[in-house]
Amino acid sequence: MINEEKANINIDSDAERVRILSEALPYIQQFAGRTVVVKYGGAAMKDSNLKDTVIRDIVFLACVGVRPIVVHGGGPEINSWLNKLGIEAQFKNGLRVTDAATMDVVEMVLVGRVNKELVALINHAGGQAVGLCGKDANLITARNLGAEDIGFVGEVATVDARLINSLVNSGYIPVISSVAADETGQAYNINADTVAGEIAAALSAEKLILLTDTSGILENYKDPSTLYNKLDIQQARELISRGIVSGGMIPKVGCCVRSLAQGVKAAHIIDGRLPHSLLLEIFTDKGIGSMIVASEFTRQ
Ligand SMILES: Nc1ncnc2c1ncn2[C@@H]1O[C@H](COP(=O)(O)OP(=O)(O)O)[C@@H](O)[C@H]1O
Ligand SMILES: CC(=O)N[C@@H](CCC(=O)OP(=O)(O)O)C(=O)O
Repeated sequence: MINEEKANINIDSDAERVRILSEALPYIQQFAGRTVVVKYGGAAMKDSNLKDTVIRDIVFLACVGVRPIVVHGGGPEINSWLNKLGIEAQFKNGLRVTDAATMDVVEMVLVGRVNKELVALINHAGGQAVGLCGKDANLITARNLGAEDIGFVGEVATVDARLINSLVNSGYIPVISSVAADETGQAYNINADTVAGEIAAALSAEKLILLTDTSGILENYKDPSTLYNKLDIQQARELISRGIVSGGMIPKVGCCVRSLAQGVKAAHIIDGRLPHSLLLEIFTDKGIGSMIVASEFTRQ
């Protein structure tokens, strides 16, 4: 389907190269000055060559006047550090059971290692990234999710977009990790998709783009030919209630739906394993992956 076609783009002539560059112009014009929140994490973050293409795409976006904001996870890297430290990783309904020792590791890995690595890579590629977590200027405050026996897992209580806006207005690329504190200063571990959705909503972003390890939302998630290219909130909710969307895809679709209900124009779930998937989504006619919009009438 679409992804295979895209993966097989055949740039065998100058005319084709010019066509591809020229196709980008209306999208560059449409999205210049607009906010795009990109969630990067999970499996899509494991491969270092792929990481470089994601980083280059983010710098590309900033260079053509789009306002990219990166929210990152790093679940696999947390698992690997927990393993080195002899702490067992446990999940309930896709969320990490986070006791005090695990919370320390989550914070060290996400806010320290993963965040600073992404910042350094963006800056090496010619961007100007600034690394943050929810604690910086109280950009995000957390509250306990309240799920039983899951520890310091939080949800987003408030987002204060002022710091993000002032950084973006000065040409910086904010890179935000999904750790935040409550009003007592207690740190919480928040699912990174959830944080990306809430930040996109607070900024009234043009797009929320979640990079993951499937080609999008699939009717049968083992069969890439069953991709949903476009759906609206109602259809997305139905896919959750029918059990078509399951596991780690539930929080992704859920946060897309919530962000759209709060004014984000379009939410996309795209394949982070595909090189330059961000450019393909934003700057080509066909786009890639699954696009969710508020209602049929606002489909682009
Ligand atoms: N309908 C669906 N379409 C695509 N993937 C699905 C679907 N339902 C469940 N999934 C699962 O959701 C996974 C993505 O969620 P997750 O592993 O949490 O991603 P990430 O690590 O990128 O945050 C896919 O790899 C797939 O196994
Ligand atoms: C509560 C919870 O589960 N938090 C996640 C935060 C990181 C994350 O979301 O990372 P990915 O996007 O790479 O999965 C965790 O501890 O793994």
